[in-house]
Amino acid sequence: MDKAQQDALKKAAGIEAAKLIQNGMIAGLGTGSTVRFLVDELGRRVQEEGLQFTGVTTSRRTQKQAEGYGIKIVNIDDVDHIDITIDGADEVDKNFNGIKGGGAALLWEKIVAINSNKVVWIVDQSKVVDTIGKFPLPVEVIPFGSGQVVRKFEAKGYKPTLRLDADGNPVLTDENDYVVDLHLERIDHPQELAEDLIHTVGVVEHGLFLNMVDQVIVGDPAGPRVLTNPNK
Ligand SMILES: O=C(CO)[C@H](O)[C@H](O)COP(=O)(O)O
Repeated sequence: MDKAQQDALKKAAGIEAAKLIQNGMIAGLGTGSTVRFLVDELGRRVQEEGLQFTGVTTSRRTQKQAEGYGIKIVNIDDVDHIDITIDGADEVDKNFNGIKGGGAALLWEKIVAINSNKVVWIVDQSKVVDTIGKFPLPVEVIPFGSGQVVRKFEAKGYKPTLRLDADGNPVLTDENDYVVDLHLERIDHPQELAEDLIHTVGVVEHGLFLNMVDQVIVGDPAGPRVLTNPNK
């Protein structure tokens, strides 16, 4: 599948998911190229159909895009609930365990997700996998002592790399943290790995989102299809 085909599937999933947002809702808006299509469609509905909803964004990038369409964005601490959050993902398996953070927004994404009544992911079909881990697992770490964290990960065989931008500088999250990507190839015991990572001093959050999603809308050449998590 080339990039144009993949983008078409992402766009179809984004447009399908936009139908879930109704007048008066408080909606979490994720981050990434798939979510961009979602926000474009929501922006169109706001401008052409008069849709009115309030958004809580998972990154400054998404906030900027949404506000550009006139979508009202508020701080997460200024709402008492979030009806639904729609976000992208890097991989998801049949147990609805996923990897997120390819766009370095995993921390805010997880905070918004756990405070949402319903979580929906939008992905193209290539992201539905048997076993997660082929996609490098992002881990957000505090810059101070991050080299020591990387060494600890190396010693455990996690094959870490510090994520760098095009100029060779560390990528910074919206919280000014670093991202370390773990090149694990496959994750057979995600729960154990999650426990290990979150108990490593210096780690703020990791990109394992385990059984946190209610529905996945998969962009498929035959049309978007919905996977529903039976365990939520
Ligand atoms: O987790 C994310 C950002 O931190 C994204 O949702 C994930 O990386 C998917 O991105 P894309 O839609 O561009 O493929």
